Amino acid sequence: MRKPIVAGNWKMHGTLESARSLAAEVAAAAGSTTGVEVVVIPPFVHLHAVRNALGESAVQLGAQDVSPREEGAHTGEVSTRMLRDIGCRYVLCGHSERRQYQAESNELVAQKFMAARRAGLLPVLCVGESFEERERGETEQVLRAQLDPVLRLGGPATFEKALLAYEPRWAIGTGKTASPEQAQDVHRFLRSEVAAFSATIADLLPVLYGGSVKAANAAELFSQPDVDGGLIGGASLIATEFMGIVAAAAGRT
Ligand SMILES: O=C(CO)COP(=O)(O)O
Repeated sequence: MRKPIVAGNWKMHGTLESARSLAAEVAAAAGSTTGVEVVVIPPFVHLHAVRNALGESAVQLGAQDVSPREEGAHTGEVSTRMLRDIGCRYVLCGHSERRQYQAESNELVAQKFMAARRAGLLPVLCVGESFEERERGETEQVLRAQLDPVLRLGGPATFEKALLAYEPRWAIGTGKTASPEQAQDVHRFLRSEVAAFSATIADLLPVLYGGSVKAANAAELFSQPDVDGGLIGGASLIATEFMGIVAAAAGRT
């Protein structure tokens, strides 16, 4: 049985003060939720304050990106060790906004993913197709191209102690959510790609859905057998809305 996970990707939003108070609200509300792993993923510069605001709560901390390199002269980069030090358990690798605006290639994303794994962080590999790619019937081909370099570097055990997030680009920040059936189809496909290497690992692998998830549509998405929770953008910035999504995930267990 896979434990549902709901992760809030705060992207480049907020101030030190708003990050602190959002974290405190989530921590207080999450105290009464059992059976769901709740994660917040603030900007790097807010990680320390957010960790302190989370205190002893069970809410976990994640980062939005990481360097593929261990340390050294890499101005502006943040290493896996720094993330571990500051209390991160999760790190996003290859979010579509980084692929699109920072031109991150599938190969670079694979290197980041492997660096995170080596350091004992749980990497969340984000994959997803554009609207045009879906229209052309290329969804599986695009997802396979995003998965393959990671599997090539990592071998059969790649997705042990790791996560996948399916975030169709056309659903991110657009208010257009994938239908539960569309999400399920892709999640099943992703799990089967991993199962080709190891059925056991594929069976344990959390596959999250992201793209315009809100409290009102979360339960339907999470009711699908291969949708193990959500990676939430906009709706994670409002504590009550985010906790509504967590409650929907709790209902799945
Ligand atoms: O990109 C996302 C989470 O990583 C999804 O963003 P939205 O929930 O704002 O569509």
